[in-house]
Amino acid sequence: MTTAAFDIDTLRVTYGEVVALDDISLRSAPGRITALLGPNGAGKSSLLQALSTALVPAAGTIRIFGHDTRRQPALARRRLGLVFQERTLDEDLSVWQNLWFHARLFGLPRHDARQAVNRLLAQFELTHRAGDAVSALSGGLSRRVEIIRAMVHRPGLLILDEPTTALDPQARRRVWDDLRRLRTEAGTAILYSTHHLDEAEYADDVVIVDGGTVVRRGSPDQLKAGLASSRVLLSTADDALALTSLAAAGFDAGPHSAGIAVHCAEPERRIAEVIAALTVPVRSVSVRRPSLDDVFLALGAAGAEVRR
Ligand SMILES: Nc1ncnc2c1ncn2[C@@H]1O[C@H](COP(=O)(O)OP(=O)(O)OP(=O)(O)O)[C@@H](O)[C@H]1O
Repeated sequence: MTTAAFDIDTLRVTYGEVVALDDISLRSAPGRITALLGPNGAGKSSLLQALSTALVPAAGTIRIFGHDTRRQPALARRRLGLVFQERTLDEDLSVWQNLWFHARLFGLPRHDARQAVNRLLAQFELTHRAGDAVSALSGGLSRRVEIIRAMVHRPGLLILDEPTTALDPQARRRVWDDLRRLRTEAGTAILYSTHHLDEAEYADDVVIVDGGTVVRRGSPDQLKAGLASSRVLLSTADDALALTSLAAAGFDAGPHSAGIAVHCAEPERRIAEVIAALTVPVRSVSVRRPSLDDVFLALGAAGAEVRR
């Protein structure tokens, strides 16, 4: 069996009397992308901090590529790349110097450090910014440099706490292009927390935490498939009459802000049948598939506080 990129077993994290995480068990294979979702205070940062070895768990174990974070923290850290919420680049240094010092800190010999930095800058198309002072970089660019810095020592697992918070949509897209490229080209496993539901769609596995426990997990499709919210939306010349015809034909139909919603598992395949059941002209037809927003709404409290 492949060694898991991370393997968390019955983790409990406390701050004095406050229980931030309780009985969390999660694992992920190398190369997989995992999104951690949940409202403020759910425990996302605590989980990432414990994985990073910055927090010592009250109970349970964490293994990073087989290395126990409590007993072998240095070995675990070597396999980790970390990008936390606050900006942590040295503002007085250039992009290249920031990357170089990080590589040296991780023990790369000078020649290897230079090669690693140059290779990553080229891979992420930032060679032309190598000499720029970090203080002059935009928020989006400094976040990208932080991601590159986290990758200089070639970790197998990259952990990011809300990597795109405060970035504009274009910068967010660049960061996601980088992250997906890392998975494809370097096979890096990625674990990130986010408040942006659309960003959870990039993940292979989505883990929803609330109140310090895992409340749902699965692929984005699995989470959405658990909801009965796929539907055909219709607008007709006479919606009241159309509803009567649909009910008579056995459809689960009801009024909707768009006109009529017909609930069914595979809406694309049922459109022809839905229209055939009608005796009034149809003005518009569309299909509504559930989104991760719907998953959050279905979860109630956990969903309500997540920003769109
Ligand atoms: N240093 C601390 N001391 C005491 N309690 C803390 C500390 N850090 C976090 N907590 C508590 O632990 C719980 C989990 O917090 P955590 O920051 O991990 O949540 P989060 O999901 O990352 O929230 P956010 O989305 O706001 O960053 C919360 O109840 C929080 O108040």
